[in-house]
Amino acid sequence: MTVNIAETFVETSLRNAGKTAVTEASTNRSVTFAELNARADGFAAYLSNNGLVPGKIVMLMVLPSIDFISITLALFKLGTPIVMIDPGMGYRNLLRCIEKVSPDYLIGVPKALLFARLFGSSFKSVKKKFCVGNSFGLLGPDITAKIDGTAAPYPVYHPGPDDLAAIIFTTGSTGPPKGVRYEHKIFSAQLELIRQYYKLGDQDTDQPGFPLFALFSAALGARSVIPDMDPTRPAQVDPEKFVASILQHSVTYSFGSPAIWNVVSNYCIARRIVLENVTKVLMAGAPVPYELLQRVLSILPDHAQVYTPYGATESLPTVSIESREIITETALASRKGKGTCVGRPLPGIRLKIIEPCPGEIGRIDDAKELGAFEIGEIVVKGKVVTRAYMNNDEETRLAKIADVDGFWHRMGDVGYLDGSQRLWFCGRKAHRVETGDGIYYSVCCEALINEHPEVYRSALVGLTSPGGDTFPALIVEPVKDKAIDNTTLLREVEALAKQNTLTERVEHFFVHPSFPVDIRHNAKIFREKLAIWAQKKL
Ligand SMILES: Nc1ncnc2c1ncn2[C@@H]1O[C@H](COP(=O)(O)OP(=O)(O)OP(=O)(O)O)[C@@H](O)[C@H]1O
Repeated sequence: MTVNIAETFVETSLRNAGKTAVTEASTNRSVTFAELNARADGFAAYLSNNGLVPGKIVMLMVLPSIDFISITLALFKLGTPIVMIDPGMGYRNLLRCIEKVSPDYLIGVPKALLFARLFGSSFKSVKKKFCVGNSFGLLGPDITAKIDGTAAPYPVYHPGPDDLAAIIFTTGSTGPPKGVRYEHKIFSAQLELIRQYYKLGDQDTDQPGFPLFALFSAALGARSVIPDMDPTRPAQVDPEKFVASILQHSVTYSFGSPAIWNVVSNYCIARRIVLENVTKVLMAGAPVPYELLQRVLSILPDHAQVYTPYGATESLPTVSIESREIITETALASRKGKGTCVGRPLPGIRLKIIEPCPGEIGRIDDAKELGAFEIGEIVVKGKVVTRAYMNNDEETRLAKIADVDGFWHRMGDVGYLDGSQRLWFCGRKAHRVETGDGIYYSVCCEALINEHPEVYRSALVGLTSPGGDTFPALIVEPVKDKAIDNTTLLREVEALAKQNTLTERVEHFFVHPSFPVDIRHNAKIFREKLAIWAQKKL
C-alpha cells in the first residue's frame, strides 16, 4: 500500500495535538499540531468547495509559512499534485517550466498572481487562481481569511503506486531546470529513510533551510521553526536572524544548503557563538568544501553530527557520510585529487558505477559495470529514486535505465567506489574534459589548485584548438583580499599544477574575478560559461 505522508502527519498530530508544530520566526506566530491539522482540513474543504478538482495540477507559489505547510498538507489530503518552483531560477526559466507542466490551478501570494497576469500566455492552462494574502479584493478573496480552524477532518486521499504528489524542479546547473515527478511513494520512502537513518523525531526542533523539509518534520512529529530568510537565496541569509531563531527556540537540527552554513558559521565564529542545542546539521544540494565542514563543526557542540548527503532532485538521499569520517579518513585524499568522498549508500539504495555512455542506455545489462577505483557514471536504484521527468520523455529516456524489476537513475555525475563501498564524487559528467591523452575530472583537478592559499575556487574547462582538438584549462577565482598580483598568482598556480600528474599537462591558466554560479546554492560553478569566456581570451 502506498502511504500518503499527509496520513502519517494526521496520525502524528493526534499523538502530539497540544505540542507546537510550526513557528514562524519572522512573526513569532505558532500553531500546535492540532491547529495545523485543522487548518489543513479547512483549506482542503475550502478549495474543493470552490472548484478545485482533486487530481488536477496545482502550482503553489507561497512563501514558507504556516499557510504554506497547511496548504501543502491540504493538497496532499485532496490528492492534488503540487508544482513547486524555485523563483530563484530566473523568470525566463520559470515561465518555461510553468508552460512545460501546464498547471490547472494557481495558489499564490498576491505577487505571484500579479506575475501570472503579467505573463498570461505562460499561465494559459490555469483555470482558477486562489489568492493567499490580502490584495484588497483585486486578485480575489484572501483564502487564508476563510479558514477558522473548525473544519471537520477531511478524508485523506489514498494514493495508488503511480499517483503523483508533486513536481519539483532541478537547479538547472547543466541546462534548463527539469520538472521531476514525485509520486506519493517517493515522499513516504524519503520520510522513512530520514526517520530511520538520521533518527529525527518528535523530541526534535527543526529549522529547515529547504521549506519542503518542514513537511517531513511535521510528519515526524518534530517542531519546525521557519527561518526569516528567502529560501531561494540561501547565500543571502541574514545570519543574525537565522542564529537568533535557532537560539530562541532551541533548535536541534537543520537541513539546508551549504550556502547558508557558509554565512552562518562565519557569523558565529566572529562572535564566538556556539549553537549548543544543534546536534545534527545536514548540508545538501551542492558540494561541501572541507574547510566549511570544519567551520560548521566549530560552532556546534562536540557531540554534534554533520552530514553531507549526496543526491539530486531526482533521488535524495542516496548516499551519506558524517563529518568525522571525512576529517579522519577521506579529506587528505580529496585534497590530493582523489575526489570528494560522499559516503556509503543508505539502506535500501543500490549504486553502481558504469562505463560512461553519451546516449540512452536501454537496459542495465547493456551497461558495463566498472570495478572498485574505476571512474565512471554513477547510477542509483531504490525507493527514493524517481521514475520520470514531467512531460519530458526525451530527458527521461536519457536519465533512466530499465532493469527487470525496476529502473536505475543516471545521476549525471562521475565517480568511483573504493574498497569499502564508499562513493567518491569526481564531478559532473558534463564537466569532464576528454582530450587525446586522457580524461580530466573537474573535482579532482580543482582540489589540487584550491590548495593555493590565494585561490578561493577554481574551474577546469575544456577549450578547442584551431585544429579542433580539445585541451584542458584551469581558471582560478582569487580570494577576496588577495596579497599577490594576477601574474604572480598564475605563475604559482601553474607551478602547483606541474607538481601533480593529474594536472601537469595543463598549459592554460586564467584568473577570473568572480565565477558565474547558480543562484540557489551560490556554489555550483557554471563551467560552460567560463569555457566560453576563456576560449575568447585565448
Ligand atoms: N554531497 C554532495 N557533494 C557533492 N556534490 C553534490 C552533493 N549533493 C549533490 N551534489 C551535486 O548536486 C547535483 C544535484 O543537484 P540538483 O538536483 O539540484 O540539480 P542540478 O544537477 O544542479 O541541476 P540540473 O540537473 O538541472 O543540471 C548532484 O548530481 C551533484 O552533482
